[in-house]
Amino acid sequence: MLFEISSSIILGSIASISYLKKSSLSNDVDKIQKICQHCGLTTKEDSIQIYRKKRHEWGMEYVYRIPLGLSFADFERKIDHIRDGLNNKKKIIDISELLKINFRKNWLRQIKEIISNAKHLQKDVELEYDGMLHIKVLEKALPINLKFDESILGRCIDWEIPLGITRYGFIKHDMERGHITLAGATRKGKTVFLKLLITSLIYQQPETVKLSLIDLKGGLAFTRFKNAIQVEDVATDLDSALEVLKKVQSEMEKMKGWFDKNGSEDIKEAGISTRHIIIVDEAAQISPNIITGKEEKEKARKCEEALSEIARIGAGLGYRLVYCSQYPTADVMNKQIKQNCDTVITYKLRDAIASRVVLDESGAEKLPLPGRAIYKTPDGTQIVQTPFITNEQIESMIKPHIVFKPRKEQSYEYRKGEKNRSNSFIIKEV
Ligand SMILES: Nc1ncnc2c1ncn2[C@@H]1O[C@H](COP(=O)(O)OP(=O)(O)OP(=O)(O)O)[C@@H](O)[C@H]1O
Repeated sequence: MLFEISSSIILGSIASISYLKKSSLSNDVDKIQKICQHCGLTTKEDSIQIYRKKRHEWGMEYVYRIPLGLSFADFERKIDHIRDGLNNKKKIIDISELLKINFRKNWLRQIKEIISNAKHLQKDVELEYDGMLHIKVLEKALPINLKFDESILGRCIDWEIPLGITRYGFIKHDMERGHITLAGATRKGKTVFLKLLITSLIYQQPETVKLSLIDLKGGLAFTRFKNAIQVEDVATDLDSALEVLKKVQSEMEKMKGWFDKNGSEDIKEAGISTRHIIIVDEAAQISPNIITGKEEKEKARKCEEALSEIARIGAGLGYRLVYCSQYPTADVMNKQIKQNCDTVITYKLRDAIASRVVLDESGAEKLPLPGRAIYKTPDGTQIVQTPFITNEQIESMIKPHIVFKPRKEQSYEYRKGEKNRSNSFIIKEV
């Protein structure tokens, strides 16, 4: 009985939503026309004329003829007016989501989730020009929470890692692109993303990935990974960070010498499949502009020098830097490092100033939820909901790669006057 009532309600809702959706489609053409009239995107004699429209999986594409006398730049300047005008609307629930409801499971919770998703649905707008003005209205809602599922790794090949869902669908990032800047205010998803990145690489490239993890936020985020065979070093303070970075620097020098001798231009040409990923979480902690005290400052300066070198020449030698910051200011974000990071991933930032430091534009301060990020590469900028991976998922995926190994951090402590116990092993229950 309850099942019958609820399914009738749902089918009724689907029918009315479907009606709303249809009427909203024809409305958007009129709305765009009106918005353009009201915000000065017309000339005395002419206004934009619809040429054709096309439905895509991600939404609608409207193609317009621009009135003579106006430019594409005029429309780009008014993109906020178009976006806000189109969002001045009734809420739309994604029908395909309703059809996915599994009535054998907790259907009430599923409906609640769909309604909550609908609250966050905002149409987005993108503009393109090829002699005609293309207004792309992206209607697909971004999920407010994307649970990680091992199967999404099946959609990644070689050095790709899953990045999440955009309004266009699933996207991934190819680590072969080079270095990454990762930013985000506290509790917005940076650490979860780093754990996802490390787990994906260990799982996908167990034989060929090497990782150096520098965690200056207290040292707990990477604990799970420190006994993975792929993890070369874990550093948790300025001294150990410097040690690790010097080691990478000297390996890089050797590699460079080998390339010169063998006439190879880069790692691909040399036919070497290993990639070394260096992750620095909370770069501010080793920034010479932030650190005080003469001696510490000097160590920080050396760290920065090593990081700049990795950023400058490392990519061709197979080194990939992931440079993270919670409070990106011009002081922390060393220019050379920033310039050499082609990819920026940022979660919500404190304000527009921080956004401009990281992205060269504002926007990251407006990201609404944990896990929602801006992904910027030379190919463009996208908003993405990144997957949430749990510690249990991480543990089960990296378990086959956990080994008993000498604790490397021990060696950093000898300099503090302790006895050298370099052959001792730490045996841990796994
Ligand atoms: N991709 C995600 N999807 C949904 N929720 C997320 C996601 N990532 C993080 N969160 C939520 O935000 C919380 C904080 O995330 P995380 O530990 O990654 O923060 P952080 O940005 O690294 O913060 P801090 O720099 O202070 O450590 C998580 O415990 C989780 O509840």
